[in-house]
Amino acid sequence: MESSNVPSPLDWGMWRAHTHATLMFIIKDGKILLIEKKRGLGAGKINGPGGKIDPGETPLQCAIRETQEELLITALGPRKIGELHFAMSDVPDILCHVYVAHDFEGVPTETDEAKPRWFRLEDIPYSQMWSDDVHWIPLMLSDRTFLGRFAFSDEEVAWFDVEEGVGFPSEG
Ligand SMILES: Nc1ncnc2c1[nH]c(=O)n2[C@H]1C[C@H](O)[C@@H](COP(=O)(O)OP(=O)(O)OP(=O)(O)O)O1
Repeated sequence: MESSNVPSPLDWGMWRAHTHATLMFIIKDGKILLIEKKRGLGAGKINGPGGKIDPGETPLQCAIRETQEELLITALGPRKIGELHFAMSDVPDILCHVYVAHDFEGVPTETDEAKPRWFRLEDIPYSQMWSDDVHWIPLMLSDRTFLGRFAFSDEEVAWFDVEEGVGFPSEG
């Protein structure tokens, strides 16, 4: 477990997410498909495609739909690799399900929501991403499951811990 060296500012046992969301990472041929997010929360940052879960939708359905809407591609064989709990200071708290796929159908295409960007795995642009990403993306690249908890102050991580080897239900 990697974590801050200070006590958590909140009781995670009592924590409940206001918003449920997803991220989808396509990793293929030594590269990762990311987006330049053009609008909404995190606009201007580099991230994976993803977004909020619609009513009646499973997290997996959401991750596939958001990737189709943002990049006009369909992820093939996605599997859940992580879960991120974000206690935010300025927007409602978010629980984010993270998926990885190693293939896709279609051609990654810019939309009004996102511009596709391929990066070599050794060149991931952490300085242009959410400040939590550097704490769990390396685990994802090593194919290790994780549960990350992050307390933000504005856009910066004020406290975190990341647990490895977490099990998830097969669809989840
Ligand atoms: N801290 C952090 N690190 C990495 N990724 C994220 C965060 N916070 C986040 O919210 N995210 C991710 C989770 C989601 O994929 C997006 C936020 O979803 P959003 O763009 O608001 O959802 P949409 O449904 O696409 O938005 P609208 O349609 O409502 O505009 O960022």
